[in-house]
Amino acid sequence: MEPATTKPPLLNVIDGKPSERPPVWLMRQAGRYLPEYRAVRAKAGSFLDLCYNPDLATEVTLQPIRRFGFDAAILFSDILVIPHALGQGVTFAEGEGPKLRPVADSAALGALTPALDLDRLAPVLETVKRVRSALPVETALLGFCGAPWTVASYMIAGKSTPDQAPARLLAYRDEAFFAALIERLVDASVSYLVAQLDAGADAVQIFESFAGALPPALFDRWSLEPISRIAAGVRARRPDARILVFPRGAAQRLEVLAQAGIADVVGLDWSVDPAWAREHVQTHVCVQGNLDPLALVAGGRQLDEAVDRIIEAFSGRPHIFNLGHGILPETPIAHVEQMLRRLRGA
Ligand SMILES: Cc1c2[nH]c(c1CCC(=O)O)Cc1[nH]c(c(CCC(=O)O)c1C)Cc1[nH]c(c(CCC(=O)O)c1C)Cc1[nH]c(c(C)c1CCC(=O)O)C2
Repeated sequence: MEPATTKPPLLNVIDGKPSERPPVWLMRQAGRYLPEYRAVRAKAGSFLDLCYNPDLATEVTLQPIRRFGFDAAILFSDILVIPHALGQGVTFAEGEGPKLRPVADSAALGALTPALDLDRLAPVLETVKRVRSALPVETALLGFCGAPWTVASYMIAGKSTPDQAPARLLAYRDEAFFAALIERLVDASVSYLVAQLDAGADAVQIFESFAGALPPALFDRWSLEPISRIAAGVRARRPDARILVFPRGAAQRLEVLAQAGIADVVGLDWSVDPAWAREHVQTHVCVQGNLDPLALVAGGRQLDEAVDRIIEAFSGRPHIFNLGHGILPETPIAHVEQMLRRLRGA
């Protein structure tokens, strides 16, 4: 058995061990709020070039760890590398977000590769390997993918859309196509997550950023069920895999997810009441979250109070401190430092 001191505290908490202070990391912690990220980004070419450059992607993954000493690093990549690796055209236009060549019918789906070719993601897996060997032993490395519904919503519309209306409409109108697309993404996600674990990721997070757009029945069918198949597929091949699931906007369905034994950690967005989550989610599973990213932008007494409320609500049971969604580019670095002092009692 490895000595307790070399196991990252974040993994101990996932495994249910009590901890005096919650481990902490932030979603989107490598990003535009950091001047050192902007400097690398400026010399990388396109955003996807950065994702596929192991030297630069390793560097930006490590930047927030060096600066803040977070308890986890998250691989620098994007959820849209899966559609890209399946053969769909993907670009990131400056200031406009992702643009994809829409895949909205069986013919377009048929033109994609039938199974994920991991060779196309070799640079990302190389980054995982390099980051793990560069990280301090006490820092966990998280891999990730997008959940099928969230990724499908981009594949179908070709861009970010309000309430994911084009994808949601298609889920009603053309179930056969929609099921086939989700199936393709489940299989691709299993092999991608297993490859990340094999390359050195200590745990993997599944981002369901658009859970909140789905009515409960559709959530169960197109979010919960595919995520549960991914988790089962990963565990069939790597039984000790640790899996975090972040279903933003899932509201009361969080309880169903927590009870289902799919996730080792359930992520809570900022709209979730910590007192409710303590009773309905944290009784079943480790929770992660749920500071409002705008409280971190605001800083001051409001930030301290927001941090305290979360700590108080979740203390004594497994909890990973995080935001309720990604950190915003306008976040002052001084406020991240303030948050960490509050958490660490310094
Ligand atoms: C929906 C989604 C995407 N990507 C991701 C999600 C799920 C999480 C969420 O809901 O935020 C996940 C993601 N994207 C990125 C990471 C890296 C790891 C991390 O630091 O968390 C992760 C985990 C880097 C990124 N992914 C992107 C950036 C900004 C691009 C840049 O630096 O120019 C970063 C740092 C681009 C991206 N990628 C995506 C969008 C909509 C955009 C454009 C929005 C924007 O410009 O902020 C798709």
